[in-house]
Amino acid sequence: MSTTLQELRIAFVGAGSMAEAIFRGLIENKVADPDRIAVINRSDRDKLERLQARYGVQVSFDTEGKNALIAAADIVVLAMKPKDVESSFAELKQHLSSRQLLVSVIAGLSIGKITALLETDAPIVRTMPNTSSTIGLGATGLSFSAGVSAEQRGLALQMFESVGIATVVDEPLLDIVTGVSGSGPAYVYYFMEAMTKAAVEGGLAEQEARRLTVQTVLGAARMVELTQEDPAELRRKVTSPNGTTQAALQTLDNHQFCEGIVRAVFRAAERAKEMGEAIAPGVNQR
Ligand SMILES: NC(=O)C1=CN([C@@H]2O[C@H](COP(=O)(O)OP(=O)(O)OC[C@H]3O[C@@H](n4cnc5c(N)ncnc54)[C@H](O)[C@@H]3O)[C@@H](O)[C@H]2O)C=CC1
Ligand SMILES: O=C(O)[C@@H]1CCC=N1
Repeated sequence: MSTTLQELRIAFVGAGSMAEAIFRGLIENKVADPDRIAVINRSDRDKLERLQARYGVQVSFDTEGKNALIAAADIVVLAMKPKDVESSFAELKQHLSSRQLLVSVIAGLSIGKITALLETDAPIVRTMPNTSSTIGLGATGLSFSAGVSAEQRGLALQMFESVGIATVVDEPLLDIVTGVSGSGPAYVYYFMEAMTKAAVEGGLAEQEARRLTVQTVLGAARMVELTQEDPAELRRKVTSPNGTTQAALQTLDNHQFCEGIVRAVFRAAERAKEMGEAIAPGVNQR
């Protein structure tokens, strides 16, 4: 019988938004028990106390305790910011062993560089999740190092499928996944901010404006999902000849809406690559 996440100890190194989105999803969906989830950060004690009180996860406030939690884990999730990678990996590598499965959520950081910086033979899963994992609607891209066994692949997929959808891609494609679904929620929020702003400027109360905007975005996304129709076809169904929608879409085109989104996605992908390259630039990838 194969191992399930419930039987394993998972340590999150980095207690930020992305780590919380994942472990909250795992706990609320009952895929992992909070008493087997450890959350580690560098120094913010208040944050750890809040996370412990809210989710029942394991924390430690001293270095020895934190290192023990990392060493005891079967899966170690690397969830710090790219700028903290070099310093945290230098410390972390002393407490890891090759029996552990390493799961990185760090944008742009290649499997080769993780291997080199941690001087490890451990199997590595590089992922690009998003914060919608918090509510079980995440979208995650994953790539595996050569040493990841079939069972470990299954565990990594179980982890991210329990908080949304997951798709395995060739490692170079993780940058474009970052541009689409990693950063993507922010583009949608930005769009929603603009819709709400216009609604308020048009005279609606803030709360009403927000309610209409949320339902419109939710409804449109569900229409694409449930009807399986092409978004372009669904758009055509809203657009009466010479009507209001056509006038609005023409205005969006005048402001290069589509081109702006395409450029934004590619710029995010390019930025992921830049960020990865900026981490320990001299290191020889393995
Ligand atoms: N926020 C998002 O939407 C997404 C973030 N990511 C990736 O997730 C990673 C974390 O991002 P966020 O959660 O947004 O950042 P954040 O700033 O919210 O959290 C980073 C955490 O790392 C901790 N940390 C820093 N140095 C440490 C060390 N030496 N030892 C232990 N913990 C340490 C900090 O205390 C903090 O709790 C980044 O690498 C980012 O690229 C990936 C996908 C989406
Ligand atoms: O903005 C960032 O760098 C991270 C990676 C993907 C989403 N947030």
